[in-house]
Amino acid sequence: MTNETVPTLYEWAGGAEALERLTEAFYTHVRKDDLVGPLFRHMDPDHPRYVAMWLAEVFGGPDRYTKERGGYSHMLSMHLGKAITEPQRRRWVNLLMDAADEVGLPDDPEFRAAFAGYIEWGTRLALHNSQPDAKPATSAPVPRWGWGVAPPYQP
Ligand code: HEM
Repeated sequence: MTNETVPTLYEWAGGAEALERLTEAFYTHVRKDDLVGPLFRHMDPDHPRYVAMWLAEVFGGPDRYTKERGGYSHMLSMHLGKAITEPQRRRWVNLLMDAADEVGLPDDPEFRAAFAGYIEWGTRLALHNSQPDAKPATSAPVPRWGWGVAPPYQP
């Protein structure tokens, strides 16, 4: 298997349409959630779509979040000062994983391990960066996430 034949996580997930289905389902649950819902009380109605664009770019899809939505700096600015707690972070993760099952994202071990790895990393970073005393770098590239040590086995 050569590297050129390994699909991106974006392609494997089902592309932009699959990620939009994921974030629509996810934020439907987030809005109603007692622990994280209040954080999202004033969110933009297009928030699910923007987060889908972000995830698409991270997982190797088109760089639309950077081109159309201000990239990393904008994403960071939306978390600053939110003081996300660990119980809120964990609830966010749990709701996203439930949404992944609900919309039928691929459930093979390789995809879910890579997906969960990014989500664990990203949510811990969001928590850190949202604390009142945080001083994160204000500009950086959008991270690009891959399969890590376990790409799909293609004999
Ligand atoms: C992998 C982890 C995460 C990713 C990829 C992510 C992604 C994003 C993005 C892209 C935005 C900006 C959307 C826009 O362009 O308007 C955003 C905003 C926001 N995020 Fe996150 N986020 C993550 C984790 C979290 C967690 C753990 C929380 C809280 C429990 C959180 C709470 C928020 C809130 C409250 C906003 C602002 C929503 C609004 O008022 O419009 N995020 N996030």
